[in-house]
Amino acid sequence: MDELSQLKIGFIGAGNMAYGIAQGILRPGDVVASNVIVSAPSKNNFSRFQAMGVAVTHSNEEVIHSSRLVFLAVKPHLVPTVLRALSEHVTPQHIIVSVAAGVTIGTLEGLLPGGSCVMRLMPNLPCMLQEGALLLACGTEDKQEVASQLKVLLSSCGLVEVGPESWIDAHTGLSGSGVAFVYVFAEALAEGAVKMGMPSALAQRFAAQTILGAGHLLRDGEKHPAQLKAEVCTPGGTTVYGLHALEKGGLRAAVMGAVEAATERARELGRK
Ligand SMILES: NC(=O)C1=CN([C@@H]2O[C@H](COP(=O)(O)OP(=O)(O)OC[C@H]3O[C@@H](n4cnc5c(N)ncnc54)[C@H](OP(=O)(O)O)[C@@H]3O)[C@@H](O)[C@H]2O)C=CC1
Ligand SMILES: O=C(O)[C@@H]1CCC=N1
Repeated sequence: MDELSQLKIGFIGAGNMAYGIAQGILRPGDVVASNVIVSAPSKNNFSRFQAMGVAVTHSNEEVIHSSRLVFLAVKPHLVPTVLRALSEHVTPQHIIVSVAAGVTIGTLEGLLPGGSCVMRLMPNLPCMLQEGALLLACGTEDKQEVASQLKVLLSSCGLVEVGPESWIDAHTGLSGSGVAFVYVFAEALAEGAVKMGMPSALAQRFAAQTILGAGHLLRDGEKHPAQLKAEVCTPGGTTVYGLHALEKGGLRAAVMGAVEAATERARELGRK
């Protein structure tokens, strides 16, 4: 892959995930915004890319012709139509990275010329703040070196790991969709405090800070969540009473079920 300052990067699709990755990649300043181009059928999402200095176009073909590294960031059901239309313009020099949930490397390869370099990335929205959780799968051994280079580029989006494609759907449930599960928890945490008399706006700020602080302690320390939880619990104190209520409400089973359901849905999308 080229030096980051020379690397031409394209996004097909200008939605939330393309924007998140573009923000993450551009933030450190190594990638040059004028080397980045994004395409979408409407202008609806262009202004936030233009504000970063990224070029915009309605032509997916132009993105392919202008870029070495191309992120495919359209909804999964659009992937076959979009790739079939672009196939004749894709060369072995391109690196095509799809973020579409469920769509397998095999399916992507089947839509592109033989010898195309295709990978899958499952990112999540906090990429835009360099706090994403990203899993990259390259499918075959011969793409490992490119995957390592991509890992360096994407590290500005957050924690990046390279792993087998068989983990991607679970990571979609855990981290791609997991962001939304955490927001539900945040909302419920704040509403609990509102029920007990705290103003809503303040409760939301404290809920966000509580999740952020707990997340930092968990990520940056060496401790298992069960150990951290034990450190918050005073025998006969408030926390253990709250935890008992969570257990009665089936929180753990509900969260495990949510990750499982999202993973299964990703698998189902891949079979379509
Ligand atoms: N959102 C998330 O948190 C995550 C999403 N993903 C994956 O990312 C992908 C994109 O999702 P997301 O960004 O949320 O979706 P959005 O709906 O926000 O964006 C989709 C984009 O695709 C564009 N588009 C539609 N048709 C075409 C086409 N024919 N050619 C080029 N662009 C087209 C849309 O254009 P227009 O701007 O004109 O509407 C829009 O810009 C999905 O496959 C999803 O599975 C993965 C991980 C997390
Ligand atoms: O809901 C979805 O299908 C996408 C994939 C992961 C997050 N959003």
